[in-house]
Amino acid sequence: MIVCKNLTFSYSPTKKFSFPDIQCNDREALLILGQSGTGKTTLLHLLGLLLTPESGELLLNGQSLRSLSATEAAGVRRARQIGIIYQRAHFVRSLSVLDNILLANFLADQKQDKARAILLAEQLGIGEHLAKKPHQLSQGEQQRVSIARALMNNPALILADEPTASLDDVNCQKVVELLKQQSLSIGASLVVVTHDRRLTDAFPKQVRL
Ligand SMILES: Nc1ncnc2c1ncn2[C@@H]1O[C@H](COP(=O)(O)OP(=O)(O)OP(=O)(O)O)[C@@H](O)[C@H]1O
Repeated sequence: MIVCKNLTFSYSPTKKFSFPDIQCNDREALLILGQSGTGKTTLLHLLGLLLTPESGELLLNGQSLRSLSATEAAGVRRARQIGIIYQRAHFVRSLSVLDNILLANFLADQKQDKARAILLAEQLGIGEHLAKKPHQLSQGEQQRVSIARALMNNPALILADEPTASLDDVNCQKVVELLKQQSLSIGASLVVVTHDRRLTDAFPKQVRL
């Protein structure tokens, strides 16, 4: 379960954000909606410990994450607690799609679970691309690779930044179902930020920035 209360953040004295309070239980999905520039990615990066809040409270499964050092924050992410699907996918260019997905295990000091990587890739409709390099895939296919990678370690919290932005309606539906189904089966909280209106019906619990 992720909870945040009275969270504020500033990029500069003139660029300040006060975010609404959020609670997302285990096996629950929360959609954060907002126009471009309203701070959706900023909020997601605060939840993912990539940015440090100026004030407020942030709790993951009861543990306060508010004032962790950079090393402690990296430790929480590495301990498989947070899986992040970034708005722009980042890959190691020289590695295959399969090895990029398996990198999630390696970075978390986990045994490489090739069977899970293949299963996730198949569920996401990218099974046939595993031997290719990421740059040989379309934007939408790359987005699905980053989703597979974020789910590899069964995180307690799945954070997804515009996960359907490059996807057609069919793949948009597939990705939404897979994210929801994965959060249910691994007991994770799922937080999705988007301005994709196709997602509003699929996520009854919503917060608007
Ligand atoms: N590193 C930064 N330094 C200064 N300002 C920033 C930085 N990153 C983002 N901003 C500003 O903060 C605001 C919110 O950015 P953010 O990326 O969180 O918005 P968003 O709602 O995710 O937008 P989009 O839907 O376009 O991705 C924007 O006005 C942006 O210019």
